Amino acid sequence: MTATTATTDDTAHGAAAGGLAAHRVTVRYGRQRVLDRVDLHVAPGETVGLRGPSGSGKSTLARVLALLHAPDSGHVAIGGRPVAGVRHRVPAALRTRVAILFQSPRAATDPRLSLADLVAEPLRATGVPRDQAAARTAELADLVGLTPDLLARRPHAVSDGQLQRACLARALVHRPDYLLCDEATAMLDASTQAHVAAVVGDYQRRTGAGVLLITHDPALLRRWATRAVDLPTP
Ligand SMILES: Nc1ncnc2c1ncn2[C@@H]1O[C@H](COP(=O)(O)OP(=O)(O)OP(=O)(O)O)[C@@H](O)[C@H]1O
Repeated sequence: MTATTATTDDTAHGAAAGGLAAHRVTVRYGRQRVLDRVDLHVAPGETVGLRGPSGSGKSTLARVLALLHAPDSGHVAIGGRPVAGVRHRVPAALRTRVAILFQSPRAATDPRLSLADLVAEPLRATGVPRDQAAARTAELADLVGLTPDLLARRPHAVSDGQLQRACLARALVHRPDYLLCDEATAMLDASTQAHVAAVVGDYQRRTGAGVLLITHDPALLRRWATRAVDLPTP
């Protein structure tokens, strides 16, 4: 595994050929500058580890790449195409190419929806007919190891690990080209962690998706990441 610093030019890894890229991204929260002209590139098929001390802006960068947060300057490019704006202002065909999985599934899910509806909701939001959405949900539930009984429950009636499996199914529902995992296995027990990692690894092998892996766990990085990028201390 090689290591570089995110503020160096990262285009050597094939940005010209496409991939998911942050170009000179700067983000401020009030007077605090969290990211300062950061470049980062994830090529199709590779797993890039993103490291850095707490508060260095890893989650912020992931949110920018997932088109959830507009940078103050700089931009994101998907497949070499610059993207303007955030989530719902971006055409569905483009925004669905990137998915994100967060550390805390409870903070990321609507407690009123059943797990089946949580998984299917991004499909419905893009106009996929109900029967097709149900078939895709069943296929993904099988992949992540959720039984029909669990799919019918709401978040309060399942464990964190079961809810994170539903979040993983939801993240894969549009067959994204890039998956951003922000400490996605940090709260899970060892066997759920291994299962989530295996599902993502298998998805990556089948589809050639690129993965950005944010973790404080050096063992996970060594096992999974092709290379690591460091964000400097804020
Ligand atoms: N919405 C927000 N409003 C104001 N400040 C924020 C916001 N989100 C994050 N920050 C601040 O920005 C800085 C970077 O936060 P971020 O969560 O991106 O770092 P991180 O590297 O992911 O940290 P950790 O490893 O602890 O998860 C922190 O100082 C944080 O307090």
